[in-house]
Parts: sequence; structure tokens; C-alpha cells
Amino acid sequence: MLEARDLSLIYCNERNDEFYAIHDVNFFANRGEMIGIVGPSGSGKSSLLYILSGLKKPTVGTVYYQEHALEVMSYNELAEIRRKEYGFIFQRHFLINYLTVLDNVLSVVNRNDKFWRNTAINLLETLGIADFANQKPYKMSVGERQKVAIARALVSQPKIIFADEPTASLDHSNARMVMDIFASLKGEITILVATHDDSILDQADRVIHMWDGRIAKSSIPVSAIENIKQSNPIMHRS
Ligand SMILES: Nc1ncnc2c1ncn2[C@@H]1O[C@H](COP(=O)(O)OP(=O)(O)OP(=O)(O)O)[C@@H](O)[C@H]1O
Repeated sequence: MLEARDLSLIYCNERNDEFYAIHDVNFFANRGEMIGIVGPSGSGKSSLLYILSGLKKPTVGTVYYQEHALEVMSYNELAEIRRKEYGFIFQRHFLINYLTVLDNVLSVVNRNDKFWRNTAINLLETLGIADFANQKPYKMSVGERQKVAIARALVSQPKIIFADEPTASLDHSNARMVMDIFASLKGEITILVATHDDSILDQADRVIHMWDGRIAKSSIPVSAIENIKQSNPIMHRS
């Protein structure tokens, strides 16, 4: 569904030396997979998400969405894919402070359509913030605003969610709730979660570990191995 070949992203520092934010990365995500991207600060997690979603162009390499190279798409084609098929949760939430919470969530769909309004209200209820629907986001806590951003990413029923530190401002139980929501969506929706906290990724199908812009290793969480064993009697016996 999403594939990247030979990606590098090169910046220049103030002395004009080149350095690699992303270095020779190859990546694929199948439909419905939940993939964690972990690594320390500065290891390239956000850069990788931005490149995979077409928000940033790599210096080298190509990203393919459903086998179409993003680099040959027109600005409008790419914008259309981002609007209809991708959901984004950024580290900065980019909420619109003069709109209500409900209208922020509806800002990515047709806000006058009853179906989307009901979908948005259901999401706010699931996330425990329905009482804030008619409030402005600046009156809410950071964690509550993060949940609004999560509802906005999910409301259009995207095919892929790109989530950059989606639980960063949440306490443990709210982080768990958000990861449970993601886990309930995987299978249908592809979910990429960048985080420095790998403890939230126990329900991921795969975790890739970034280090200095490279994928240092890829691993499968223990719970995902258990699921594979249960669905595969030969593995289960061993
Ligand atoms: N616009 C930019 N100009 C120059 N360097 C940048 C730019 N954006 C990112 N970098 C550098 O690229 C490297 C990777 O950054 P990136 O934000 O992708 O890492 P990260 O793992 O997401 O970090 P964090 O967890 O702190 O968000 C870092 O060294 C960062 O300073």
C-alpha cells in the first residue's frame, strides 16, 4: 500500500556541511498494518512520516502510494490524496482557535453533512470530550486538544493515519485509550505511529527503530507474535 525506496533527506548546517536527517531508508506498509516508528529525539521519525505522507520531498528516493510514485503527481493530485485518504496527527495540533471543537473536527470533511456530523460526535464521545463540542479549543488542556486532533484525523475515515507522537500530551490511561482506538481500526486502516515511547506500541504489528536517520532494526512486539502463533497452529505447537 505504501512503499519507500532508497530515501534520504539531506540538510545543510550553518557551516554548509551536509547531514542526513534520513539516510538510505527502505520501508513498506501493507494495508491494515499498524507500524510503530521509535527512536530518540532527532533520529528522523518525524522526517520519515512527513516524507511518507508527501508533505516533504526526499532529497533522494521515491515514495509509492498504491504503486503510484508521489514525485510524479501534480500538486492537486497529491492534495486530493492527502485530503481524502490520509489522516494526520501532528506534534503541534494546528487546531483553529476561532472554531468550535466540533467544527475543528469537521474542518476536513463537509461540515453540513449529517453523516459527518454524527461521525464526529461519535468520535468525540469515544474520546471522552463530547462535552467540549461547542467550546473553543484554546479553553482546553493540551491533552484534550490532542484528542480533538485525533478525532479530526479519524473523522474522514482515511486509509492511512500518520501519527507523530499522538500520545505525547496524554496521561497513561488516555494514551492507552488512544492506542486501543488505533488497534480497533487496524486491519482496515494502515496506521503509522512515531513515538519515543515504545511502551505504547504493544498492539503494533511491527516496530521500526530509527537511529541517526537510518532504520537500525525492525521488531515484532511480543503480543503480535502471540497473535501469529494463535492463528498458526504449527507455530502454536512449538
Ligand atoms: N527543517 C530542518 N532543517 C534542518 N534540520 C532539520 C530540519 N528538520 C529536522 N531537522 C533535523 O533532522 C534530524 C531529524 O529530525 P526529526 O524531527 O525528523 O527527528 P525526530 O526523531 O522526529 O525527533 P523528535 O522526536 O525530537 O521530534 C534532526 O537532527 C533535526 O534537527
